[in-house]
Amino acid sequence: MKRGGTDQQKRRAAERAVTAVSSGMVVGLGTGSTAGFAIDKLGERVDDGLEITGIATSYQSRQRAREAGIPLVTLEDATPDIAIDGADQIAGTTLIKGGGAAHAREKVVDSAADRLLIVADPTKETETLDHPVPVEVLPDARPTVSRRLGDLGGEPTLRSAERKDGPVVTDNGNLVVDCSFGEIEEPAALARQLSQLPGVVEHGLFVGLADEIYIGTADGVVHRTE
Ligand SMILES: O=C[C@H](O)[C@H](O)[C@H](O)COP(=O)(O)O
Repeated sequence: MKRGGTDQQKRRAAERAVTAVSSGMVVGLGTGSTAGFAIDKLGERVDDGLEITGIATSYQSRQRAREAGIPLVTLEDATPDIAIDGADQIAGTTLIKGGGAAHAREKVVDSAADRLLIVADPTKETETLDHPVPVEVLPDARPTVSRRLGDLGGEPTLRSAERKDGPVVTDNGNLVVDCSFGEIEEPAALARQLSQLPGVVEHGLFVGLADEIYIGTADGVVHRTE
């Protein structure tokens, strides 16, 4: 998966964020191309003696962590001290996530972590959020949720798979509706409304969760705290 900025920008952000990880930590491992670079770097540090365990947020991050040699546990075993994850759009510290349909498990792991570090390239930062919000829905609830999203002023589109006919199915066996709301003026209020819809498993608005933002640029990293 590769979108927006360059791999160099993404890698810079990811590798800087990884410096916040120390031995003994349980680390939430985000999903996507930028978080993937963080997993790779953590793997290198594990090879050099860093003692950590990871908690994956998706099939993709679990596979990448295995390849990188990071020992994995689940939320049944441990609570993350820190999580490193990507984002599709960032305004301040409010995020839209779920471009890879992983936002439900990401939100569970990211919100359980003491610190959430977001890594991204500069194309992700905007003044206000206007990216379509990914909404994971129970398959049977897709028609009713889509109608309710329309009632809230959204324009819902069922996400289609790229390399097969039919919809994207998440790691949890659900569907994803991408819902455009234009410019989102009150993300916290919209997040509450989306969470209340029966059949919605999770949505991609992350409000009040990110503690630090790392943006990789052509010549360095911009680091912001909330
Ligand atoms: O579902 C996917 C995740 O929320 C990703 O963290 C997000 O889509 C950003 O991915 P990338 O770093 O590939 O742009």
